[in-house]
Amino acid sequence: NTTVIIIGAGAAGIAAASLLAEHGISFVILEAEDRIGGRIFSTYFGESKVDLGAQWSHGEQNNTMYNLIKDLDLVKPSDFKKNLYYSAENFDKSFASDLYWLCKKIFLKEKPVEEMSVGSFIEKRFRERVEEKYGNDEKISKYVNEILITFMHDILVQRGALSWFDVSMLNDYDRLKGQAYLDWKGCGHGIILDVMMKRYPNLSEELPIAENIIFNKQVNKIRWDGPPSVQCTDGSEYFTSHIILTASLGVLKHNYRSLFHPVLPQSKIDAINSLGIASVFKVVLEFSNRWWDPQSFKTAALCWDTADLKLLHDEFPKGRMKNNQSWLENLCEFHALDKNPNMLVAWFTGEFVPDIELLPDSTIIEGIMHVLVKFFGRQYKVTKPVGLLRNNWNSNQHFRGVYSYETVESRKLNESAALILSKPLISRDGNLSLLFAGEATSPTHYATVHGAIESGYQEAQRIIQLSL
Ligand SMILES: Cc1cc2nc3c(=O)[nH]c(=O)nc-3n(C[C@H](O)[C@H](O)[C@H](O)COP(=O)(O)OP(=O)(O)OC[C@H]3O[C@@H](n4cnc5c(N)ncnc54)[C@H](O)[C@@H]3O)c2cc1C
Repeated sequence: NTTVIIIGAGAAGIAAASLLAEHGISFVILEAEDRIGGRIFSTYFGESKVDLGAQWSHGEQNNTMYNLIKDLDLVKPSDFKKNLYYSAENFDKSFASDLYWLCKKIFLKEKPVEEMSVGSFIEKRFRERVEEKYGNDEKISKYVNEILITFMHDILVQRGALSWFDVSMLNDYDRLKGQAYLDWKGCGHGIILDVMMKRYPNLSEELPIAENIIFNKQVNKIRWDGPPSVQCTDGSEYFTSHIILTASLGVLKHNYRSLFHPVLPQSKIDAINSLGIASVFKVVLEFSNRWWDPQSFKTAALCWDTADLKLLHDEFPKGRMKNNQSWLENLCEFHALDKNPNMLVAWFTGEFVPDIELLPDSTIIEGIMHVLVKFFGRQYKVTKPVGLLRNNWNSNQHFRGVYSYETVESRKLNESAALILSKPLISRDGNLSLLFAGEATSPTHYATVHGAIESGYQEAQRIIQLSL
C-alpha cells in the first residue's frame, strides 16, 4: 500500500516520481525492464556513451528539460549538416541537391488547405513545383522520384513511421525556439535521469527514488473503477490511491483490451487507435579505424540511382524482401559521433524495419558493408565494422515502437487525441484513480523527452494538488 503507483521508469515516470518525492508523497515504480530510462538508453560502447534511444535535445526556450540542465554544461549545439551521397558516379549532384532543398522548403513552408498525409501532399506539390521551375522530361522525372525517396526517409526518421502516407501534414507540434538539436557531449541522454533524481551534480542531494523502483515487474491488469490496484505477470498485486501509467502508445495499442478493468471509455480507445507509432532501426557500428572524413559524415544521407536500386536485391540477396525490394533500401543515413571517433550510427526507416529487427547481427553487418562500399567505396577505403550495438524497439513488448505521431485519422477527432489520452479517469466514488503520462499524451511536445518529462510533472502535480 503506497499512495501512488507509477507504471514505467522512463522519462515520464522518473519525472513524476521526482516531484512526488520532493513533496514527501509515497510511491513505488513498477518497471517491466531491468533498467531505468525506457526509450532513453545510454550505454558505454568504446570510449564514451552512445544512445540507442533518444539522442538529441530539441529547443531551449520554454523547454522543461533544458531548464533542468542549462547551467550544468552537459550539452552543446549539434552540427547537423546534411550531405547527400549518391550510389551512381555519373549523378548530376548539383541538380539533385537543388531538388532536395526545394522539397525540404515545400515541407517547411507550405501547408495543405485540408487534412492530408505528408506523403500525398509532398508528392503532389513537389512534382508541381518542379514542373513549373524545370519543365518535365525523362531525366527530371527520374531525379524527382529519387529525391522523393531520400526526402521520404528524412520524414520517416523524424516521425518514426513506416509510411509517410500515415503521417499527417498538419499537426500541433510546437517547435521550441533555440538550438533545434543539442548533443550530450558523450555523456549520453541518460544523464537527464540522474539530474531529475538529483544524483547529478551532487550525489549527496539524491532524492529517494532508486530504492522505490521494482524492476522486471510487468503490469498486466489495472483496476481503476473502485479501490485502484494493479496486478503483475508474476501474480503480485499492489493496492494504492492513484496510478500513473506511462507505458508507450505502442504498449497501449497492443494491450488496452486486456489491461484495463473496466475497459477504457470509447473516447480513449479512439485516441489510442488513431494516433500513430511505429519504428526506426538504429545501429551503432564500430570500426577498427576511422576511414571517413568526420565533417562530411555529420549526416550522410543516401540517394539511390533507380537502376542501382533495381539491382540491389540481386547484388545482395540475403535477408528479407518483398515485391523484389531489398531491406537495404530502408538504410537511409549515417551519422558520425563526436566522442566516439571510430563509430558511425546507421539509420533504417520504412516498411521493412519490423523485419530488419529480426535479422541476425552478421547479416546486418554484411548488408551495411555492401551499401557503404556502393556509396563511399569510390572515395574511401571502407573497412568492415568490427562491432555493432542495436536495440529492437518495435519487437520489444515493453515499447512496441519509438515515438508517436499525429495521423490524418487522429486529427479527425473533435479534440486533440493526445489531450484525450492525457485525461485522468475518475472512479465512481470520485477518486482520481488512473492518470496517463508519457510522450504520446503531450499535445504539442509528443515524440520527445521533454514532452515525456512535462507529462510526468503534470500528472504528479494533479496528485500533489489533492494533498494541499
Ligand atoms: C531510437 C529512438 C530515438 C529517439 N530520439 C529522440 C531524440 O533525439 N530526442 C528526443 O527528445 N526524443 C527522442 N526519442 C523519443 C524519446 O525517447 C521518448 O519520447 C521518451 O523517452 C519517452 O519517455 P516515456 O517515459 O514517455 O516512455 P518510455 O521511455 O517508453 O517509458 C515507459 C516505461 O514503461 C515501461 N513499461 C511498459 N509497459 C509496462 C508494463 N506493462 N508494466 C511495467 N512497465 C512497463 C517500459 O519498460 C518503459 O521503461 C527517441 C526514441 C527512440 C526509441
